[in-house]
Amino acid sequence: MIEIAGLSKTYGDKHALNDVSFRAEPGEVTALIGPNGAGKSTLLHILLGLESASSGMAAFDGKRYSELGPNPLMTVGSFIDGLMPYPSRTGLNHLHWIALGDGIPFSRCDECLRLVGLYEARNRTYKTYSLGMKQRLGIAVAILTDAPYLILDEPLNGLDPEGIKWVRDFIKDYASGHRTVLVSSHYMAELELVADHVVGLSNGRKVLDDDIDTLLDGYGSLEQAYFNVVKE
Ligand SMILES: Nc1ncnc2c1ncn2[C@@H]1O[C@H](COP(=O)(O)OP(=O)(O)OP(=O)(O)O)[C@@H](O)[C@H]1O
Repeated sequence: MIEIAGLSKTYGDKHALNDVSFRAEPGEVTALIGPNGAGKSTLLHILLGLESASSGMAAFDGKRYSELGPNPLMTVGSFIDGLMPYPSRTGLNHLHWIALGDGIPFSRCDECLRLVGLYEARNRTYKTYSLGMKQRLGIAVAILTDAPYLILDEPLNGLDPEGIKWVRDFIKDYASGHRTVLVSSHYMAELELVADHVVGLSNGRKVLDDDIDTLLDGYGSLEQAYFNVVKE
């Protein structure tokens, strides 16, 4: 289980996160929604140890990312915008480089590239990839260790309809193996099809924390819930 407890983050006098608490359970896809600047990326960065919290805790089964041991990739796979490979590295080389550092067999790199539909393009350099191909490579990295936790920050950006459907089906399948998936996105219609639980942030505060079925009963669609509750 991912537990976010009383999490706050300030930048100067700006409250990026203000006393946010929720849980993401195993076997479920938890969607994190909110307008631009709501605090979603800040929360995911703190969870992944990329930024420190001002107060509160973000943990995986009670352990902060920094407490996950020498090989946190075995516990948490992540897709975070901005963590880019070297432009002149091929997709396959990029995965090999990560695999080498973490004792993952190279055969798993081929497997993941096949899974994300990038195997044919594995020997092309990153700089020649389309936006969607770059997203797919990022997802290949995230699933390399088949970790029990998967954190995805805006994984649908830049994907074509076939890619979006693939990510959707993949996420659902991933969680069905008793793994915990936490995904942020602005694509409400897509999240509605994949999320079990939805947490909404607005101005750094939690304003929504419900099962998708409850939201659909109450608002008819996730988009409507977003406009009624999340968007100020
Ligand atoms: N390093 C930083 N320094 C100062 N302010 C920051 C920093 N990082 C984020 N913020 C601010 O914190 C707030 C939350 O930003 P964050 O990127 O977490 O939002 P978000 O919900 O991910 O937005 P988006 O949907 O646009 O990605 C914003 O007001 C942002 O300007």
